Amino acid sequence: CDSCYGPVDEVIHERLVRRMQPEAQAATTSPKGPLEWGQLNFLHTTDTHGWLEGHLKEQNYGADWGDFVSFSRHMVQKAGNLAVDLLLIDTGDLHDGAGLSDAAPPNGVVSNPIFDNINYDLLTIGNHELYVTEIAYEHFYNFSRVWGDKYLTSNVQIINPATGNFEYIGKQYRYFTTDHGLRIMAFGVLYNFGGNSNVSKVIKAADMVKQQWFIDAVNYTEPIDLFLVIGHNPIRRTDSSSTFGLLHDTIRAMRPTVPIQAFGGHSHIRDFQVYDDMSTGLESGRYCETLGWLSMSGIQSDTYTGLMNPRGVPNPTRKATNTSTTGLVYSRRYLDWNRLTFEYHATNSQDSTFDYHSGLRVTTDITDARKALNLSALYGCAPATYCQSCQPFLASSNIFSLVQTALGAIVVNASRATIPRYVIVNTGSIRFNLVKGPFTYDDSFIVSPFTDAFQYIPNVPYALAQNVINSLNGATLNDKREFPGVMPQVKYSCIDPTISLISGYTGELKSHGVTRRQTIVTPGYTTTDDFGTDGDDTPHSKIPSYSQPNYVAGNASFPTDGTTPATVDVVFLDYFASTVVSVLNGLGGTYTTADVSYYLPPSFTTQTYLPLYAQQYWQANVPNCPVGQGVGYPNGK
Ligand SMILES: Nc1ccn([C@@H]2O[C@H](COP(=O)(O)O)[C@@H](O)[C@H]2O)c(=O)n1
Ligand SMILES: [Zn+2]
Ligand SMILES: [Zn+2]
Repeated sequence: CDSCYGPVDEVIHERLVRRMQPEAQAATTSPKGPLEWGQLNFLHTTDTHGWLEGHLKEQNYGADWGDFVSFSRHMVQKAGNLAVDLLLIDTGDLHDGAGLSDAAPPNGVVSNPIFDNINYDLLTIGNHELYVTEIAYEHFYNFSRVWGDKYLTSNVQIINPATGNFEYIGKQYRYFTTDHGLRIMAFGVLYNFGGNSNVSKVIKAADMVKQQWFIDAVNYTEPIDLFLVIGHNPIRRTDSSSTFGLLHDTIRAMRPTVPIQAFGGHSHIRDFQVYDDMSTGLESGRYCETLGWLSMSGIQSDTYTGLMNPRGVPNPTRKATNTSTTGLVYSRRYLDWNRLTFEYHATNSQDSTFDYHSGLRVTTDITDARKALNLSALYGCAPATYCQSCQPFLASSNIFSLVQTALGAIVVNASRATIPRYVIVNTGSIRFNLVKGPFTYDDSFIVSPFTDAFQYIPNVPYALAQNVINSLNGATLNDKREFPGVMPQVKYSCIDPTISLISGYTGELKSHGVTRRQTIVTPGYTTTDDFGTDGDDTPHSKIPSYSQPNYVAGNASFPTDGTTPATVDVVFLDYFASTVVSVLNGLGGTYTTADVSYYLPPSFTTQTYLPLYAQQYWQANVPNCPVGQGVGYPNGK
């Protein structure tokens, strides 16, 4: 990045400093109490989107993948000591969201080997693994080989270039026995995604459940104590994208007495759904903000050798439904992704050591990779924090007001610079808040990671063009993903809008010889699910969340004398070009996709315009860039 202002090595330094300073940890919010351990326990990640370095600007989610490595090993050991089973599950979307995964193509080539340091028992594929052909093949050739039988893609195939035939990227199902003898049949089912590149095939769940292999697996020749249905697939059955309802109903009809446990993702929320007396589903958020915990007891099995209610720890107590007589009981918890949480749940006494060498090595790997990728190179200094949903659409601190300005200022074809233009992007292309302070190469991926290019239809009559944005916001995206209603909500962000150091916690923690007690409840997730409002491991106060429309438009070069132009250029992303054509025709136009061409070279993408804007408009205040003191990086670094 030749034109960047300069490196911010302090970011790397900060992580090491943070690791060493107990008082820095004291500023994080602590869990409310120990986890309930059952006969079978799960740790669940989903939609990590490359955030393996953790949230450098939010201590509340400040743990990195190395910390998670240490935590998961403690938990596996604890499960062994308690004589119960613990399974680790991931439900996909590994890229598109942070520099670590996206700065070196194909996305994931650097981050996947870091991700692979967790001993997952089951994994499944996300839609972000399938948009781009090279990334899909990276998963076919590399990721699926690393994980073997554990990588489940029950309804996702890819053309094997060696044979020219469609083959499953991973396995269709996994039948396995846990350490303590539970016999499990697992599937991994992607929602009915239609935006994949043409080398892969997503089989609709309704078709998959009719396939003979699936029917045979459900009626397996060996005994099944539990079905595990994991999927990059919202667990709430009323979510229009979810196919878990269908999967549940199908399996339940064939096997009326076997418990079904689901783990989902894709909608980026914390959620827990009860399907029936012996079936529930957990979804565990996004971006390494949340680690999902689920425990259950009461699974009937001839071969189980562990304990039903492990001693010395709380046990799950809640039936799926009030009327359940199955004997099955559950607990679920959404853990904030920070070291305080991990240490709290992993270590019991003040002389326990949290970090494993393997965890520290992964942290070092992340630091090295960040350096090699130059992720802390600086584009400019953001004068304010712009959030995705904590402000009304186009309010001054709403990120789409910044996007609107940047689109108008930066997205310009020099040969048409004087022609009035609307420049439209989908609000879903913005993935995270943009935080006051240093705006780095890494932040550019965090905020706008996709590589969607700018196309246009020239000289559209103004009478049509002026209505495109409103019509789009009443339309649905053409990536075949359905959005509800006219003003759907952008994936909400649970970031503290002030990005202050998150301080305060409600309990007392002894760890590393330091006792910490605070009483202030800090902003964060406040989840309501089918078990109520007590799922968040660390109680928080609510962060405001406003609905945002699906599209936002910038404009430029309009007459300044109050007159309206006869025609304008309508500029938009290739990602939804066909939707724009349909909308224009709905307004009375007669366009086809042949009228669409590139407004700028395809190498100018949604990754490009914000860095350029920052370089042009946010460099003057770089010498005094406010870091620390409630904004930017913690600890004043
Ligand atoms: N090229 C792309 C691909 C995706 N998007 C946006 O991301 C959404 C899907 O993300 P999930 O993490 O929920 O799977 C999709 O609906 C688009 O909003 C994009 O803008 N460009
Ligand atoms: Zn996702
Ligand atoms: Zn997804």
